[in-house]
Amino acid sequence: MEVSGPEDDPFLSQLHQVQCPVCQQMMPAAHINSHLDRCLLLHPAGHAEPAAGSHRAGERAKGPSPPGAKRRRLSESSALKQPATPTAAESSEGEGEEGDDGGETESRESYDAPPTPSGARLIPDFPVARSSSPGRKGSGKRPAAAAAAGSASPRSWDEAEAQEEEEAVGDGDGDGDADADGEDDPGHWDADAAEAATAFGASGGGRPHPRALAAEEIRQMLQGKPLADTMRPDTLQDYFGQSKAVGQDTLLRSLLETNEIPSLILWGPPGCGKTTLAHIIASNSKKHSIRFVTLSATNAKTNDVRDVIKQAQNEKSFFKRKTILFIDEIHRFNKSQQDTFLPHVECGTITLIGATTENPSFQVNAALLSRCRVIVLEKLPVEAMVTILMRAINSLGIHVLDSSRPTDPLSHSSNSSSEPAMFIEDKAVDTLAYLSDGDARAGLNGLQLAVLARLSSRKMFCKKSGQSYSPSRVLITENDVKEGLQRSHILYDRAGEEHYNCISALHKSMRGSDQNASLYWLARMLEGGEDPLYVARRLVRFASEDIGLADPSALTQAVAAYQGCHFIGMPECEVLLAQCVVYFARAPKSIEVYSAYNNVKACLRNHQGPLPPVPLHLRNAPTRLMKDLGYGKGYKYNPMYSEPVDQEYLPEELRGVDFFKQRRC
Ligand SMILES: Nc1ncnc2c1ncn2[C@@H]1O[C@H](COP(=O)(O)OP(=O)(O)OP(=O)(O)O)[C@@H](O)[C@H]1O
Repeated sequence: MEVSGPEDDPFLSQLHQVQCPVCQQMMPAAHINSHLDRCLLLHPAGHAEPAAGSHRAGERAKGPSPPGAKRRRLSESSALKQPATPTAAESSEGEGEEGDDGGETESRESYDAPPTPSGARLIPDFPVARSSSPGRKGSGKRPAAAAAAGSASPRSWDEAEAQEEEEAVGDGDGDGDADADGEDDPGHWDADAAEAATAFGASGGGRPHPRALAAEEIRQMLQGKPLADTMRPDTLQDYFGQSKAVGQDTLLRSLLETNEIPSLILWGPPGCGKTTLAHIIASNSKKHSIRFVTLSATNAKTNDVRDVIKQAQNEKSFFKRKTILFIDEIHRFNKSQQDTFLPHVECGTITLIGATTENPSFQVNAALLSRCRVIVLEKLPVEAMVTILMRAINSLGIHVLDSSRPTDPLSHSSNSSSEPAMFIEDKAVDTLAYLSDGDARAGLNGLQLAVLARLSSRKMFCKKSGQSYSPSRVLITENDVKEGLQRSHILYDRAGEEHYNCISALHKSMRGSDQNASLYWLARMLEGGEDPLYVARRLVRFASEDIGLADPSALTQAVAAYQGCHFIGMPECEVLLAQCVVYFARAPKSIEVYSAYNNVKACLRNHQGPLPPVPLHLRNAPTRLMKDLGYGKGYKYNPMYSEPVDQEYLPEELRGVDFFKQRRC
């Protein structure tokens, strides 16, 4: 069976929903990252809602609920509530719901905390890593938002309210007391953070130290723009982890360095750097007076493309200027829209750079594809993710705490105003890098959310406990970053490719009778938020295609599993699927029927000329005329014979063909 075709079930496509951790809005999992980019712009830090995750943290003995612990239950109402999603690849998840099964939680926990290999720290010797100079990037360049924050900009809501609180409470308790009361904190002020704050020398009842401003500064930097955008590199020097595509000795790199840009299709999973590479090409081409025009296939119309082409023609003929046209998500253009570029790419009016998360062999016109070089970008490796995160952490002036040196925090207990106000555990950086699953945008968004949520929860705690608001010496722990990530849409590709890869791996593992691998691929899909009914439908197919008559009850099992999933939904139905998958992996296999049927189909498709008529004796003869024409004549009614009947059932010209013996006609 081929499992690479799109899964198009509009009903199910409405179910694959996740919740935005900032605005709490439900949406298709595929949209969460782009939504977060917008949402972070719209919602100031004080409005982020870390409490949702934190509440769960309080309710569950095992600590904060990992994002991936979101459970789904299929229900009609959930389906009705959700808007339809545009593509099937983005479909198929139900409403998030907390699972309460202990065993299940345990397995998720182990997923959430991937071990660092042999306990080694991954944080590299980044040029500016662990420096304590707030607000500066590795390059020494300060992000615009930081610069603005440093100036006499209007004060934010949080800042003003914090000041008010301070005035109301007076010169009250400091952070030291906060530690003691940590258990009352509805937010994130958990034991480890309190401990660390004490270790930093944050105890004592003094007023907030001027260092608090640095935390404010960080918050303002993050409020203005998604961190992923702020950190988007302009040069290949800051572009990490894609050495196969643009490493030192690659053809593409030399072409970029000599500014000979061919038409390109950049293919890779979300957040791996497709747009960023185009951005780097753009920065480079501007230096060489090449026009760089960007369109997104999600909203551009064919006319927009025509306009760009027309202008490119003018620029070429009047000013001898080249135009590079970057089309994000090019797979969203249909075939005829893609045809619009074809002659213009061919004659060099435009250099096309398309970015796609989908396999271009299926999604991009063959003719267009043959005129472009396909660059395959991969999920960013963990080391590259750490480097990217460290670049951001340094630009925010956040200090990384070395967990192998427990005295480290103490060394920051002086009152120097140049000290960093915010700290992050090194293992938190590692965890973020792991859980981001090669998606730099997800990692940077996760970092941004963790920082904002930490600042915001600290503020909430101060408000509740009547203490003065002092965002100085805030510690970001591993748990904070886990909450900053929505694991369900990170471990499992929301754009489609991984969806088909995983179901294909499951199918092949069952076919190969590998029950371990079968269970692994099943869990990987379900834990990633796959729709259980999608998996169940595939099992129904497998039952006939691969097991067939070797064990006809497999089909009954699969249909029962499908119905069971339909009745009880996730998380309860996962064990039904697991049982079925293991049954199938262990079952004897037979493709006899499947291949014989394929032989019949091939026979029909390859037939030249009109198909042979149905033999007269096999035809029904409900009227006299038909009887007169010979319909049904000579037909031997089998029940009337005690012996096997010698009778031909195939058309005359197929006599002797045996589809079960691989004979094709
Ligand atoms: N290789 C990389 N090196 C450094 N930073 C990166 C890299 N890849 C991505 N990033 C960071 O992640 C952010 C998102 O990356 P980008 O927009 O390029 O992803 P994409 O592959 O185009 O994703 P999508 O398919 O979802 O549009 C960038 O703004 C940048 O900050």
